[in-house]
Amino acid sequence: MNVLEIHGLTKKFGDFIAVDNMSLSVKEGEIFGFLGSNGAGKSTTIHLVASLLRPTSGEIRILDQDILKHSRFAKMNLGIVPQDLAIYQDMTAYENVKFFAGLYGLRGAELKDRAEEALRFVGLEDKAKSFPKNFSGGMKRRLNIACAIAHRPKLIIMDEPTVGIDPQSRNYILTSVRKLNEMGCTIIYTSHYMEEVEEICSRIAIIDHGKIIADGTKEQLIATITDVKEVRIELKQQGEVFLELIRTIPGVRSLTAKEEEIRIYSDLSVDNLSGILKRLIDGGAVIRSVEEQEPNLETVFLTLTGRNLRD
Ligand SMILES: Nc1ncnc2c1ncn2[C@@H]1O[C@H](COP(=O)(O)OP(=O)(O)OP(=O)(O)O)[C@@H](O)[C@H]1O
Repeated sequence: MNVLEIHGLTKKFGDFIAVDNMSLSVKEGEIFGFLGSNGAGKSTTIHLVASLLRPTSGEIRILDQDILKHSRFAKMNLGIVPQDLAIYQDMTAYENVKFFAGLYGLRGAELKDRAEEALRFVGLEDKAKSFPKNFSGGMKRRLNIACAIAHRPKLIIMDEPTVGIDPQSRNYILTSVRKLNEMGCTIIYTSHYMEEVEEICSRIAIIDHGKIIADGTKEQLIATITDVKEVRIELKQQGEVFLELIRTIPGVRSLTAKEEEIRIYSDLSVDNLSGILKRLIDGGAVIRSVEEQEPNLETVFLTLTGRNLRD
């Protein structure tokens, strides 16, 4: 069964098309990754599914019900973890969860039990009586998740839940996503971190300029890459200053530098490695290592868009 179906969805802001005739379906039990660079249209799509924005055109169905015609049904079955934290600083963690669960109609003992359950789930039961203003970024994110899941929705959408948090909280959140999924929730997980999406998602859609440009398992997406290779060169110096030297070498499609590493994406059919290395050495670079990489989702993104995911 499809938990979410989107048909021909378009959202315009004035003349600007943020979501462009998008269609997609998410099946029950999936952890569905929504991968795209900043501004690709991920948050706008989520806001449309959450009925926080009205589509310019198109249809969205949750568990086969049109969300505009059956808004209460849609709300009860959907949990949204927004990118911007939606928690009240002047209410305790427990009061926050109770407040949001109350919005979905939970009352009395059920409301208390579910709020406690949600706090336990994100590991904040000891902090139930504390105020979020004293929480770390990661704890605030976990509270945000508790607020979204207490009403036990069938579909949970998480909008970049790991941005700007420490690695420990990040791992905690990724583990929670898996646990929620094992408990029967379907998850849509948006991110511009390729590694996270690769790690947890059973199916991935790549979104660019408001359109889905590829959709499949990680293996299916990578199998579409037949014409690009990636080489990583580690230098003794910062890589950035050497990029211009090699940008015009035949076959080079794209380059990035991070600290002392340069990543080069080239046409598979062009043998240009010796030329690249010579140009770098002549330019004063001291090379520590050269390594050819297996294709990954980043290579898929680059091949489809001509850009890097993090540009
Ligand atoms: N209310 C708005 N009015 C005008 N333009 C908007 C509005 N909301 C979003 N946009 C534009 O729509 C595009 C898509 O934005 P969106 O936030 O959906 O991207 P995103 O993929 O979620 O990126 P990010 O990871 O940065 O949140 C951007 O170019 C953004 O500037």
